[in-house]
Amino acid sequence: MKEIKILCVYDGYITKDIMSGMKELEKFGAHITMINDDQIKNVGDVTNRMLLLEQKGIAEAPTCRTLLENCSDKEILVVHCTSVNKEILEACSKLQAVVVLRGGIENVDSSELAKRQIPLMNASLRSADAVSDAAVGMMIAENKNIARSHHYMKEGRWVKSYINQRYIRNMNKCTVGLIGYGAIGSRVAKKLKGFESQILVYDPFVSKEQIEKDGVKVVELDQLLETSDFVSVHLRLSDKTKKFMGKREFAQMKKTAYFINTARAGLVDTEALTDALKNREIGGAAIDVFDQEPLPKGHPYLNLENVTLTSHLAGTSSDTPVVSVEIGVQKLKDYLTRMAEEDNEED
Ligand SMILES: NC(=O)c1ccc[n+]([C@@H]2O[C@H](COP(=O)([O-])OP(=O)(O)OC[C@H]3O[C@@H](n4cnc5c(N)ncnc54)[C@H](O)[C@@H]3O)[C@@H](O)[C@H]2O)c1
Ligand SMILES: O=C(O)[C@H](O)[C@H](O)COP(=O)(O)O
Repeated sequence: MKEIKILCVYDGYITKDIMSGMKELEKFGAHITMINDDQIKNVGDVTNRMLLLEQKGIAEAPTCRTLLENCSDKEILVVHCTSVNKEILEACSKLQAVVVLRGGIENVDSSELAKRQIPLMNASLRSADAVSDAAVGMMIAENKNIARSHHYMKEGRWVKSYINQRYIRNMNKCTVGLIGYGAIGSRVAKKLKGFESQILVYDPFVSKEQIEKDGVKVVELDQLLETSDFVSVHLRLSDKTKKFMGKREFAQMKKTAYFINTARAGLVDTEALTDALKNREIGGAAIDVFDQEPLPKGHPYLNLENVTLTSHLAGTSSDTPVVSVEIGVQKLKDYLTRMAEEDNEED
C-alpha cells in the first residue's frame, strides 16, 4: 500500500484526543502528523474565528504558522476552522485533498482548490442534531414561557399570567415555518413531526419533491412569514443571505409569532428585529447568535421581556466534535479506498 502523508490540525474545539480517531486511517496507508493551531486556544477563539471568516472572508484570516511550516510534503490536510488560505496552498505542492471537519467551508480557499482540481470534503451533518434540538427546544420554551418563568422565580416572583397565554397554541396546533432546508432545517422538521406541528418550508435550492417526501409543505416566503406561529431561520450566511430577515419580513409575520435564530446573526437586520420586538410587531424571539459575541453589556435585547437569549451554544454538545472526526475519517477511508482501486487499475 502506498504511504500517504496526512497533516491534522486540531484546535480548541477538535482536540488532540478527539483527532486521535484519525489513527484508524493508518490501516489505509496513512502516515499521520498532528499539530495544534497556534492561534486558537479555546472554544471562544474557535467561534470568533468562524465569525471573522464568515463576515470578512478567507483573505483576512490569519495563517497558522505551524501549519505553514509543516505542510510542504503533505498530501492531505485535515482542519477544523484553521484557515487553508492562498499562503498555505502555495506551500502545499503535493496536496491531493482537503478535509474540513465542519459543515461550513469558509476557512478554505475553495476556488483555488477547484482550479487545482483538488477535492474538498466536509462534515456537513456534524452539529445538525445539536442545533435542531436547540431550535425545537427554543420553540417549546417560548410556547411554555420556560425561560421567563424561571427568571421570575429566581427573583422570588410567582407569575401565572403571560401575554402569550391568550393566543399561544399547543405545538400540534402550531404552524412552523423553516427558512432553509439543509442539514439543520430538515432535522428540525423531522423532530417537529413528533409534535404533529404543521411544517412549511422555503428553500428554492432544494427540489419540492425532495422536501415534500418528508411530509412537509413547500411554500413561497410570503406565505411562510404570514402564516407561521414560529419562523426559524436555517440559512448559511453569505453575501446573498445577509440581512435576509429585515423590516419588511418582520412586518409580514403574525403579531403573535416567534422568530427563532440558531443560525447566524448576520442573516438578520438586528435593528429591525429589535424594533419589531419592542413595538410588539411580533410575539417574541429566541436567539443564540449575535453580531458581537459575547453580547455587549447594554445591548437592547437584554431589556426586552419577549426575547430569550442563549450564548451561542446551539451547536455545542459533547457529540459534535466526535461526530466531526467520525465523518472525516469515513470520508477519508472512502477516498483512500477509491485512490487505491484507481492505482490498481492503472498497474
Ligand atoms: N448556533 C450554532 O451553534 C450553530 C452551529 C452549527 C451551525 N450553525 C448555523 O446553522 C445554519 C444552517 O446550517 P446547515 O448546516 O443547516 O447549513 P446547510 O448548508 O446544510 O443548509 C442551508 C440551506 O439553506 C438553503 N438556502 C440557501 N440560500 C437560501 C435562500 N436565499 N433562501 C432559502 N434557502 C436558502 C440551502 O439550499 C440549504 O439547503 C448556518 O448558518 C450555520 O452556520 C449554527
Ligand atoms: O458554533 C457554531 O456556530 C458552529 O460550531 C460553527 O460556527 C459552524 O459549524 P458548521 O455548521 O460549519 O459545522
